[in-house]
Amino acid sequence: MTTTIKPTSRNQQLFERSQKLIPGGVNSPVRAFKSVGGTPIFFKRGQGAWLWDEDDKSYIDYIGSWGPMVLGHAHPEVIAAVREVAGNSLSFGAPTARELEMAETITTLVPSMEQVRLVSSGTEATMSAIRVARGFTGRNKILKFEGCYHGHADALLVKAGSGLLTLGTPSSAGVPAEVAAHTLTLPYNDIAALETLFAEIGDQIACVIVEPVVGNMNLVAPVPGFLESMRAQCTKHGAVLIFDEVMTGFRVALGGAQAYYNIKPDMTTLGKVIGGGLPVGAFGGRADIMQCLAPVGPVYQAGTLSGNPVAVAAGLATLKLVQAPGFYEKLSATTKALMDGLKQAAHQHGIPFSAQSIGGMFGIYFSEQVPTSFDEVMATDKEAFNQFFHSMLDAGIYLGPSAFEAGFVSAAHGADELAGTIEAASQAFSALRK
Ligand SMILES: N[C@H](C=O)CCC(=O)O
Repeated sequence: MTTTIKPTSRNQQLFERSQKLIPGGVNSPVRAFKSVGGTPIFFKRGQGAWLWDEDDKSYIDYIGSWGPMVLGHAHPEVIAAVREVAGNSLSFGAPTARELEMAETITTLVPSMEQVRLVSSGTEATMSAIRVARGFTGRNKILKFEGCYHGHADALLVKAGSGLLTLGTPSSAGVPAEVAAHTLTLPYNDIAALETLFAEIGDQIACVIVEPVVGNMNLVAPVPGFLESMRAQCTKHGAVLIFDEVMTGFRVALGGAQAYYNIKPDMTTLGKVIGGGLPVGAFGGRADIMQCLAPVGPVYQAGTLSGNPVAVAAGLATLKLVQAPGFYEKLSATTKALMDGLKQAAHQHGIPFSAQSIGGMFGIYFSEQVPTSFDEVMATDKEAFNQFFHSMLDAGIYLGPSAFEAGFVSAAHGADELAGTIEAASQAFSALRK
């Protein structure tokens, strides 16, 4: 079953035209509805928890631009900050006071980041953090985990999640074997494999990069001891521990997953929420490591639009609002209530279904148990997900078009949105049973 979009709809027409000029009709593969089938939705407006497409159909949004829109769409204070700063020029390519304010905000809220540098995307942040880790340690090998996605830099497209998993090609063509050879991979949550690898070649590993909560193979939480063991092994063997918090930063807690799980990485990468919906990334960490960066040290990294004033203004306005007392308690409670409602609806209809949330991130799975590994995610019922996705989309509920992406709730989602979503889910589960 795929979504009923009339062949003459503006969405359909736009998609047909786009496919002639843009590969797959989209500017990022996960948008293409490749695994779920059907026509991607072209949006023209968002407000709070809601989106409107080019055919004027409304949707409750659970993607939130893949994480950044933690306040919901078009928050008045964020839009006002953007308007004010944009009136004074869109870019200087030179330092600004707001960049410093952003650095002060990030290093205060994420204290493991003693120094920070702003870039324009999460991909740039992870790519740069790895270069610094290699420069700092003088080692080449990096370790990542199967199903984790750290942006689209060459070395990180090995056994990656997100769109690569959705398309069924977890390692990309176009990456030289020599480059990929330095990337080691292990199963996420496999403590024994981690300890064995470090015992064998720990002194060759420059860094371990990990999504402390994986949001790119659906949502997979770390089992107790996994992040702790990683921290201990990196310390013992002199490897740099990088938490990729592009997704979890200011999303699962004010201090990110490292605060949630109380583990201190050596470096952290950020993106998404810190740009408030505009393109920003950041990487930072221990000052002795960050001092390797040019112009102080020998590791080069640069960007014409790094620290862009408009993007930083949107991010600062967002970071000010998420610091309101009780913000994350409420966001977590809303997200958990949604998961509880979905589970109850599924069980009423006898559908094998599980769900979990961490802060404002969630995972829904067509399996009896919440998966804790890549293999368990792969074993969930993808066909049931696809049917559910399209029933929900028809009912005006916009979920990620892939069984391998986490979902996101914003501060603008309230009781009405939750009730509407659970009602739609109940109908979708009922249809699935038939
Ligand atoms: N999972 C991806 C990033 O977080 C989804 C966004 C994209 O690749 O377009």
